[in-house]
Amino acid sequence: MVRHANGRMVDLVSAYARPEKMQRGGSQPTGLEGTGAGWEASGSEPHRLEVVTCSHSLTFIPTYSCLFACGYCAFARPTPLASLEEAASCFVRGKQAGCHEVLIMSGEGVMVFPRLRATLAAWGFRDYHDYLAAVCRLALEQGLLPHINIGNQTEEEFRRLRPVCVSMGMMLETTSRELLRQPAHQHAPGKAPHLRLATLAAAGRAQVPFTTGLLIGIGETPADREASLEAIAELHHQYGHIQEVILQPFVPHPGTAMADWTGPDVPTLAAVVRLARAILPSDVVIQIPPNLVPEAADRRELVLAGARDLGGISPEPDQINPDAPWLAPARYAAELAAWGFVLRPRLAVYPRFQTRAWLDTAVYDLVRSKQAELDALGAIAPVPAVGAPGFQTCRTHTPRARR
Ligand SMILES: O=c1nc2n(C[C@H](O)[C@H](O)[C@H](O)CO)c3cc(O)ccc3cc-2c(=O)[nH]1
Ligand SMILES: C[C@H]1O[C@@H](n2cnc3c(N)ncnc32)[C@H](O)[C@@H]1O
Ligand code: MET
Ligand code: SF4
Repeated sequence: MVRHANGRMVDLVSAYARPEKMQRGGSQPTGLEGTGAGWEASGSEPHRLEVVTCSHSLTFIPTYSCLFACGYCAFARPTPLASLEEAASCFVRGKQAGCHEVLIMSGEGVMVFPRLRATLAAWGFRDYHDYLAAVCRLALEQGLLPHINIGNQTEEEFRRLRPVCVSMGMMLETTSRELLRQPAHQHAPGKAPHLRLATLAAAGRAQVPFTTGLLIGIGETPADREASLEAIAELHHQYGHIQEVILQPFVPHPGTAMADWTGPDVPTLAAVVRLARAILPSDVVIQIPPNLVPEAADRRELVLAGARDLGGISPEPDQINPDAPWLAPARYAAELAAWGFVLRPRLAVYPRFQTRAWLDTAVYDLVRSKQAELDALGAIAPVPAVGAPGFQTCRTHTPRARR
């Protein structure tokens, strides 16, 4: 918890704008609670299998243009706005491939680019959010649930998109102000911790089921990681909106300012997972993107440390780390089975947020019917061998002796 000496909550946003006001208190160990349960017959006594989840997802990029230049980012480049026709064909592809989610992700500051503003006007949109709402409606028409990550947003912007998506996200990255003077964020003022924290709070006020996380290995210290996790825990205590926290290992990319840095090692990542599990409330799930951890033995260590979600798994390349392919979900299911876990598909909005309080009426029914479909399918059938069915044909099954 982040508290003043007098016990009152610190205003996190201003604390990070004026760090001398910041004071940290103790953390909250919570153990390794899972997100749900699978059941398997073992003799006469069924025992609980821990559940790991993933989302069958496809990514749509409105534009790669970005006002900022994070030292690690190979995504940002000046591109025009994708048309609604391109969006529609992406969503048809996603539906055919069996996706449930579309991740809509772009650079920041879209309205600052004159060319993009002119395009929006020519297409009859008032602004970028007007366009995004139209894109989301096309996704919903195909039965895909939008998850939006376009960086910083205001409460009003969150409220505008809330009726047409099921969740949104934005990585906190880190609460380190020091990194604003280092390669990671020296040309990315949008990554100032007080702005990121203000966005997380705005999402909370707008009651948006939210995904955030830390980027690991960009120059932050162990103390920075602890402070970042405590800030997320504090925001969740206030608003209850954090569904998951991504612990994303930095991957160096040629042509970026941090090209000659190395990514974090596995013991470091495992330590961060354990730290996150100790600091975050037990209802916040820890996500590790498995394509950024290429060795199965390393993935095992992270799951045993407390990671319980694999994030979006896509039939198409990862837009942030295109050289890091995913395995078929059936193969992750097989390795997890060997470690005593079942892999279940999930939606972009976690079950406990599938209520009328957290979801707009316009998306509530679709979410509930898709969740019922997933529940009926059960877990993802493990297929161990190379040559496991690809994403498109991956089957699901119901584990033995389920309730
Ligand atoms: O494929 C990716 N998905 C990313 N996702 C998507 C994520 O795996 C899923 O969309 C969410 O778990 C919702 O299901 C993000 C979502 C956020 O809200 C914030 C950051 C990310 C980052 C990535 C990413 O780098 N690559
Ligand atoms: C969408 C999210 O992707 C992450 N991101 C951006 N570049 C990289 C990289 N080189 N390695 C790992 N993660 C990255 C950031 O955390 C951003 O918020
Ligand atoms: N530009 C946004 C951010 O850094 C969205 C994801 S990065 C491509 O948060
Ligand atoms: S990580 Fe996001 S904010 Fe940073 S340069 Fe890339 S697109 Fe822009």
